[in-house]
Amino acid sequence: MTEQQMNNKPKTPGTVFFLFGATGDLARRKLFPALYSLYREGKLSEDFAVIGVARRPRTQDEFRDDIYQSIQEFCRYKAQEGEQWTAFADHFEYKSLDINNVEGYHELREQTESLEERYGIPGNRLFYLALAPELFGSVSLNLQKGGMLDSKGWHRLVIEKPFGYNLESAQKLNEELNQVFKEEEIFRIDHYLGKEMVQNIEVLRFGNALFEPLWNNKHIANVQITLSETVGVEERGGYYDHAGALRDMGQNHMLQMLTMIAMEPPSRLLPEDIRDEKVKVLRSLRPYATSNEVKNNVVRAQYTQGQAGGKTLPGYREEDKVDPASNTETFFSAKVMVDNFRWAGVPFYIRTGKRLPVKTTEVVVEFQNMPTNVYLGQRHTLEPNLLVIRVNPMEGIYIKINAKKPGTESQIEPLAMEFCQSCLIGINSPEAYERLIHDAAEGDSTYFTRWDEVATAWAFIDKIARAWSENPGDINHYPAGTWGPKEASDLLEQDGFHWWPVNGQEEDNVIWIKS
Ligand SMILES: NC(=O)C1=CN([C@@H]2O[C@H](COP(=O)(O)OP(=O)(O)OC[C@H]3O[C@@H](n4cnc5c(N)ncnc54)[C@H](OP(=O)(O)O)[C@@H]3O)[C@@H](O)[C@H]2O)C=CC1
Ligand SMILES: O=C1O[C@H](COP(=O)(O)O)[C@@H](O)[C@H](O)[C@H]1O
Repeated sequence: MTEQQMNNKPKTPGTVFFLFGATGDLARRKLFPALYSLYREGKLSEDFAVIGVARRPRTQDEFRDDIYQSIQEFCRYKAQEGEQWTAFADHFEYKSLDINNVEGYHELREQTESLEERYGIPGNRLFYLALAPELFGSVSLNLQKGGMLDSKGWHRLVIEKPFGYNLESAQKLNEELNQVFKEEEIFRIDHYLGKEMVQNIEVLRFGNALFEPLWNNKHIANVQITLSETVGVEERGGYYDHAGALRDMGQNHMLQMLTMIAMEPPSRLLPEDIRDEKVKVLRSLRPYATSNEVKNNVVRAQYTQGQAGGKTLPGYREEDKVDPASNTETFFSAKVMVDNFRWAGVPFYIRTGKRLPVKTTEVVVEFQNMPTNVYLGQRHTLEPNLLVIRVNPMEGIYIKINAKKPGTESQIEPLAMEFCQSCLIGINSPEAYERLIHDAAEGDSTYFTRWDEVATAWAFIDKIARAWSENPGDINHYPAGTWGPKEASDLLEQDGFHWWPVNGQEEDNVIWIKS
């Protein structure tokens, strides 16, 4: 969905949104701001209500104050005190409830019905679980037992990641959810699918005769996907130390981005057609058959103390709530092969890590060299053409080509033509969570992961995790503030490639033509 499509989107139907985990980090940083932006842009119908659920006590005023603070700090619109704010905040109520207490759901039901009556909401209920994953199954069962699914309208469950810890636990969770909700009522969040430029991959590919004919192993040499973060584990050490980069980013965001790059054009732009094509890519991933194959194709590493911006950054083992002897990876990089007709022989290199030099998400598509270099006699090497899709924090694309240096006889130089969408005045791209909450309320599951995608992704990831668990101490290290271990570069160098510089580290031998 492009920004224009998002702007053209209708208002959501009358809905009660339940935010389970309303006092948590995700609600504060992402969910309240997303609801406010939707409201400010007129994309929420007037007949909406939000009930925040968590255990700790909060008066309605305290809860609304929390929301106000969250919006001031994290939203792309600032809350304006006065009538407009009061009109928005009035839609929010809080319910203190331990999700394991079934009795409490009967009270929640009464509160809900009274809000539905007040706003004329026809019984549509959207349950957003911003909770620790081990609570997902109980909430869904208790919603049923507590009569929360007896209303006349639709009922949808929006589930945060991680969806399971491995294939087995994901299957168990899915079975629990399926006792209550049908697959079409379950919206599994992968917030990368809500990002403007991830959704734009589809348009770039299927809307441009310039790219799609070249989008295959005859013309593309390799694809590089980088999701780098400068932050460490922050307050999430307890969760992260159990998950690691492979499960936290690999199983979901990285593989989902890979599917968007590699999928076949769907016959129609309908959710099931798109998701059918994505799952075919996941099924085509070449599994690593042995631990040795994992070792040769996947690199894991953990950050140690390092320097960035004149500051000393702690090593991972010194972080809060992290085991001081932890071998959890904070970085991984892999060479992934997609064994189908389109991609046979084209390596997809993926890497992600915390405490890397820049925050960026970028896809680099490196095209093959020209069949012969007619300029070789004049001692010119030709750089490969690149298409670079910048997902965040900058949004846009650039294309790197070779061109004649003006005014010279035959000198050739690389030229990058850049379209920086996020630099354009007036563009204030919606946050991923805005699109996803809006889509879920509309029942559009295109950018949510279907069960077979989740299961197939876990089957691929489990092989890596299992091989690693055989030798937990066999992990590389990198100083915080660097690009990970040398082994991550070796992965490409052994194939004759290298990581292209990403956002913020533009090549200086290239002439940049910027939008
Ligand atoms: N934070 C982030 O950036 C991201 C988070 N996620 C996912 O979102 C989910 C939530 O994460 P996050 O917000 O960081 O977690 P937090 O630990 O910050 O928040 C957890 C929330 O759950 C509530 N809670 C815990 N136990 C119960 C219970 N028994 N009954 C009712 N409420 C309960 C807590 O409130 P109280 O203590 O008051 O009960 C709190 O509101 C997780 O699945 C996480 O993996 C995904 C991507 C990014
Ligand atoms: O899902 C997650 O994503 C964030 C990174 O998201 P971004 O939108 O800021 O790129 C990551 O920090 C976190 O560990 C992970 O759980």
